[in-house]
Amino acid sequence: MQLLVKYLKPFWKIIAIILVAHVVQAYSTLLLPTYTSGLVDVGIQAKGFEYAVPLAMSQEDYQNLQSLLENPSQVEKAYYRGTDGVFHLKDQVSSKEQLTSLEEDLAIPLALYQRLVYSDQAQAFSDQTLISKERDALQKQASISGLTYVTSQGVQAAIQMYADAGLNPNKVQFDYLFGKGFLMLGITLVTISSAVLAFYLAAKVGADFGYRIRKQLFDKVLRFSDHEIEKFSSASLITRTTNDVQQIQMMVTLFLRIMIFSPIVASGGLIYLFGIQPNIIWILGLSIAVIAVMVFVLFKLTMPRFRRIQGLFDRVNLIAREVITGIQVIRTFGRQDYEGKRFDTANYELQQNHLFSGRVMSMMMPFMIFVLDASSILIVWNGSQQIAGGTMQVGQMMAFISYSMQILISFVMLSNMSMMFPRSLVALGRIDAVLEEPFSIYDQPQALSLEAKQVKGQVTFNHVDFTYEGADEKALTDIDFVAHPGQTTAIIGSTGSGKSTILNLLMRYYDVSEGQILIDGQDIRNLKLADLRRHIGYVPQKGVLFSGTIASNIGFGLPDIEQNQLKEAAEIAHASEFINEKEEGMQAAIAQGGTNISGGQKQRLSIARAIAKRPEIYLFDDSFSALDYRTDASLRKALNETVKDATVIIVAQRISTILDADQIIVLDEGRIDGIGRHLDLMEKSAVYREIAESQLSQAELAAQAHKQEKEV
Ligand SMILES: Nc1ncnc2c1ncn2[C@@H]1O[C@H](COP(=O)(O)OP(=O)(O)OP(=O)(O)O)[C@@H](O)[C@H]1O
Repeated sequence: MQLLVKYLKPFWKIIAIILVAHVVQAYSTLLLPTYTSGLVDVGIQAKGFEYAVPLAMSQEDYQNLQSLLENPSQVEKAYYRGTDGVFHLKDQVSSKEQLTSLEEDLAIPLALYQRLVYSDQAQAFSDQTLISKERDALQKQASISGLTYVTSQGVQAAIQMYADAGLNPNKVQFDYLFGKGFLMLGITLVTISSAVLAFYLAAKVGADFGYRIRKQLFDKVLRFSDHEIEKFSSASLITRTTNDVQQIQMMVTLFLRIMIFSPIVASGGLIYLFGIQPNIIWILGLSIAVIAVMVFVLFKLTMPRFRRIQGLFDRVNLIAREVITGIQVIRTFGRQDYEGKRFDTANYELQQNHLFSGRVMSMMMPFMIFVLDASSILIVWNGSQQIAGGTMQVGQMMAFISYSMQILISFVMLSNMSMMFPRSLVALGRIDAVLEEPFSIYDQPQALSLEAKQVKGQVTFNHVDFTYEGADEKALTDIDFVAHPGQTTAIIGSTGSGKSTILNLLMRYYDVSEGQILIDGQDIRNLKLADLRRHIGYVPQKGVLFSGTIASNIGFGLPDIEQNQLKEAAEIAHASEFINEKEEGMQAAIAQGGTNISGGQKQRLSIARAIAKRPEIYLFDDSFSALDYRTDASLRKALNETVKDATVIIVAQRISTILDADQIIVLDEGRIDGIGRHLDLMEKSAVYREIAESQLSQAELAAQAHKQEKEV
């Protein structure tokens, strides 16, 4: 919950408006049952006469009524005799308080009047014995079951008197129904408008929230080093950015619609219910208890399954991703059936879990409807007894049912939400873990800028040790060398000897565990990351291209690059030939991941991309492996001519690529086995000798020896 508050904080202003809209909506929604009750009890049953107060009386009725009053002065004050001889209620007697007070005085006399008018005796109004007998009966009734019955009798008398005065009670009824109906229409409009406003704003907050979190996640992941990416795994980062965010977005919208509205309506409805009839509220309590038990049982049954679904969803995603990216290899090795089964197992398990929770949840709705209907029946059963006893009216019972339903439905909604809520909070927790993850590689507060003009590009590894997070052994031990500008430094060694790790450390994808890496004498941890990387042209082992054009890939990250610079880079990287063969040339499309060109072409474009940057340091991680020998040699020759002053570090498996390097570093299980030129190493390093002899013929070795001896 704290997490939700943390992430919803920026939206507090809109949420405050939603809250107000919900209060207005709840208030107006709750007004309607009371008005409906009024329509039935007053508009229909009492012909629009709201109080047991005559609106007009003939002279005879006036006198008869006065004869029944203990204190006639109040009536005298409230009525005046009109020119038509009829006694009218004064216009000033119009407030609710005045009318209620008058009704309290008149209810019993009017009910008495009603009984006497319908008695068989002609002189009933002067028969004091009859009057006191009937008065006693009415007072007894009022003391037992309240004034409801007496008042309704009084209202009937008031209607009768109005008709006796020669006026039309139907007009009063019409005016009442029309007035209240109009008012109810207005209230409904207010309800609808506030509901629309609240729904719209809730959807807006949901969408903005989703956008914001997705953006924050994306920005964060962009700054992650390999360490953090490996920690979460790229599949999980994708699920968190898409699926998890989607789930939270939905939850936020529902939360703002239901979790705020339902409690307001439920508590408001309860207040109304107490106002109508507190002694049958136990029915509501009973229904809520039954629903709570049911929700608790469902929660216990489905929650473990929901948690499992989350994990299975990740698994299905992972297998799908793996299969789609490796589809060619899967086909080549005829593993379609195996992979199909693997996917099917995870998918089937996901389906079974969905089915189970679906079945359990599908029982919920009929059960809830049963509880709602059963409570309505209980209310009607109890209410009808109260109506018969004169303590309740039909409209009041209808209002009671409406309020009870509103409260119960709110409760059902809240229960549903409370089942969804923990699942979404798990997703929010997963998102928060990414957003709160500290960066392992970041700019120091006093990080130095690397001004382009000052950079020479001397790279120094100063007794560097490095261990990958979670690994038992060091990947590099005591790596110590200097790569000078204007020279080519080659790194060679068997698979897994740590060649790529050296380049990764120089790019600061990871930080060294011991020792230092320096550029022009500055520890790279003290330099601004962006500056450091701007001065390095890195060609990774696997040529990575992005969807777009050849031009956009070569000029990647260089918005101001000119057409001739692109062409020059392509020329040096020996990519021009295949580019020119394409109809659109530089503008030819590159598919996502560069799948529409060959491996060698991909490598050439990656090399061109590094050259276009014109950096001071070039890092080639086995970047010439997909080129044929001739292209490899001629590309390196062109490169040497162009990047004369740059520091070039080449990682290679192929010894022919590095024979002419100014210095060769031989790596063996993360340690330097030897540093020197080809000829030195043939003498000094057994590892090097073994590699050289396994790749080159004796004649080639002799020719190289002859060439280098001549150079010396
Ligand atoms: N992200 C990683 N986490 C843990 N260990 C790693 C990681 N990357 C590489 N290693 C381990 O570090 C060692 C050096 O790996 P590195 O990729 O630098 O070797 P390499 O010489 O470049 O190999 P290759 O020539 O096959 O590319 C290997 O033992 C490898 O298993």
